[in-house]
Amino acid sequence: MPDRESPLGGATTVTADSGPTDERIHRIRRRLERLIGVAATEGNAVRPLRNGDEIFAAMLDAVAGARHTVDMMTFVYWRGDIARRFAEALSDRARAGVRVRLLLDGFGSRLIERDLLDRMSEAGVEVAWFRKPLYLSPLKQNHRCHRKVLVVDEQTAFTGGVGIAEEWCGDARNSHEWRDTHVEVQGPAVDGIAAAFAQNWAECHTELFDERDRFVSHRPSGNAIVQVVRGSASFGWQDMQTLMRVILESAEERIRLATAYFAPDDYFIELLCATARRGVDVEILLPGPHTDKRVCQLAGQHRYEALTACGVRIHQYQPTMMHAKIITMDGVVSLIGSTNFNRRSLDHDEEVMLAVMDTEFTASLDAHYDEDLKVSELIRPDRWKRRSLLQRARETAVLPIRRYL
Ligand SMILES: O=P(O)(O)OC[C@H](O)CO
Repeated sequence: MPDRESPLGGATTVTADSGPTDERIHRIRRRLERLIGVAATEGNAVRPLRNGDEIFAAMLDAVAGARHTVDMMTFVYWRGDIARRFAEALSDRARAGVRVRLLLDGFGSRLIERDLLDRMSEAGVEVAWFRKPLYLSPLKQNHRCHRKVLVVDEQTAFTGGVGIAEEWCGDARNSHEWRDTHVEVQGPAVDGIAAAFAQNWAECHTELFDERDRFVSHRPSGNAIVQVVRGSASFGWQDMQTLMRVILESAEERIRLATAYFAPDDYFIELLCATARRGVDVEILLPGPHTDKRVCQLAGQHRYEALTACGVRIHQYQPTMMHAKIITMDGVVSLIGSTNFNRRSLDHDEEVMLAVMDTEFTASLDAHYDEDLKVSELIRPDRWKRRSLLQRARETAVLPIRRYL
């Protein structure tokens, strides 16, 4: 069988020896490429990182090893020892002559300590703010930069769910250590993640690139096929919605979704229901007793009855805040990045999500999901129907603002 042509991304290697999984991956890849118009790339190494202990160690290690450039973008930059450690690591590299750029969302990072900003600027870190609310029209204020990106020397990139704050430290051992997942990427997909940074940086800073950008070519680093999908702060249908739709509509056996904030619109509720009704095993993992945004949780809980009636299983994570943003499909494709399953991520904000078409990576995320389920509680439809009037009233009370959640 000859290689198949991928007009956007070169040839996909589907050979006579390729099995049904490769065929499947090829079909999904081509759907995503033609419907989103962004090439997937081959030859990527992808490493899942679970919880702050792994995530922050890998990110700080990469920063410490930077020789040319560091680009970092985050929605949340709050407080705590980890906030200081990142500021010190970035400052250290800037003092060593590395070009260090830090892009902070004007709303999400408003709690950053002033002296950290001063120290970073003095060291030569270029700090820019994405849409500081005070200076904006209300319409623009609603569209935030929710992407979490770190790119080091144009060759190693990170994205996923974490913000820079003490809440994310540790290993989800108790309610002070949030559960989250990030991914480290090497290979050609780094370009897409770097472009997500560049797009937002261009809005906030006069210089987009300079002589320190080497525009390196990527060598194959692993076996994963990765498409990088950017969601834009805009109005109307977005690529991020197409990505979710393609994955849900392509599922044949199983969808596993984990998200910090679950408050999608009617369209995506119906799509989840339709997916379950056609026999796909659909599981959703959400925060339980520990959530930092109860309004969001209530908006999601308002949908539990409809979803469970279609056969969707909903689990609430017990030990701490569940903050990961992950979907796995049929053991072959994973989505990982900054996108929550809510209107804010799907309709309003700048997001970045990787579609990782790789069985090994997906198996790792599924194994993490299995472990998470062990410490989660399944919502029992009959019991949920008997929830209190107060709970029902609270769910109804948040409905008027659900489009902003
Ligand atoms: O928006 P996320 O998913 O990055 O989570 C950060 C929260 O907004 C913190 O309250």
